[in-house]
Amino acid sequence: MNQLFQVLTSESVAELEPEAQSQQPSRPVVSTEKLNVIYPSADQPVHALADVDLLIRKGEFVSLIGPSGCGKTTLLRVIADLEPITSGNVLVNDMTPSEARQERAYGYVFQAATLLMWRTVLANVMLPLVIQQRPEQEAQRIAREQLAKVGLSGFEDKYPWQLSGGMQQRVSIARALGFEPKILMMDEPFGALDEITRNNLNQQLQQLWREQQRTVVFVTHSISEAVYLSTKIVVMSPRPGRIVEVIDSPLPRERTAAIRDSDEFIQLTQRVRDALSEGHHEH
Ligand SMILES: Nc1ncnc2c1ncn2[C@@H]1O[C@H](COP(=O)(O)OP(=O)(O)OP(=O)(O)O)[C@@H](O)[C@H]1O
Repeated sequence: MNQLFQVLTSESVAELEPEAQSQQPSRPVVSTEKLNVIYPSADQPVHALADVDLLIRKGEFVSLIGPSGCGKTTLLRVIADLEPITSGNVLVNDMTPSEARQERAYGYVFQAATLLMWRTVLANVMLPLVIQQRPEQEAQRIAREQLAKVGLSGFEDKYPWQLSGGMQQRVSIARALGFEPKILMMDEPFGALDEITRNNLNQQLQQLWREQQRTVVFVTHSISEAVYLSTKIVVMSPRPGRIVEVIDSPLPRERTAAIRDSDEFIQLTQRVRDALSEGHHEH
């Protein structure tokens, strides 16, 4: 829980710059070089990540996809300074992950909505702001604004247990966005939800991302979710997790529901599927 609080309170209050209008590629937010993570273990050490080189630029929506146990969560945790590395380099906004955490760079949304059941929805969203010692009124205003953005106005006084799983995840997203984090880390946030709810939330998240131009790192098992949401899809191999392919999406920034039926979408889905099976075969 402590770690979670640290993450929740380490989100940035910095204003986001408006999107650069130039054709220049935006600046790197995350870069890793020959990153290795080996978990010590009583019998055999677990080589979770092997020589991972990754570049994430400002405003990108990056999905990490790969088979179970390939190190997606480990990579997310390394970037967020929740996991030490064994060798290699990681930079976040030209800082170490630890320095970036002190600068409140991260917001985190987990698979299970980590809400406090005895606090109202509003109090849950306010909590990290209160811990950050923002004045009560300001915290309340921000929390209400964020809840409105995820379509939950009117639910402020409910308790999490009175909401559906999808609504709880929207509260988690509102809480993570309250600090305007520079990077939003999402670890299978919709993995436990039914497909219809998941598609709905994907659409809302896509719209939110377009409006806010935030950098998102998103872990998923779902090819269609990755294709629908991402500007960049990072395909990983079975353990030890390596990057098999980085696919820059040719889809437009605005993704309508109908885009799922387009030829481009179907071709991209196939390309991700091929890269995943290539990772398996190489193994
Ligand atoms: N704290 C730990 N100690 C030892 N081994 C670990 C630890 N955390 C993860 N692992 C192992 O490292 C590997 C990568 O785990 P990780 O959770 O990053 O994979 P993942 O791709 O996110 O998996 P999933 O898709 O199933 O959530 C797995 O084999 C896992 O068992």
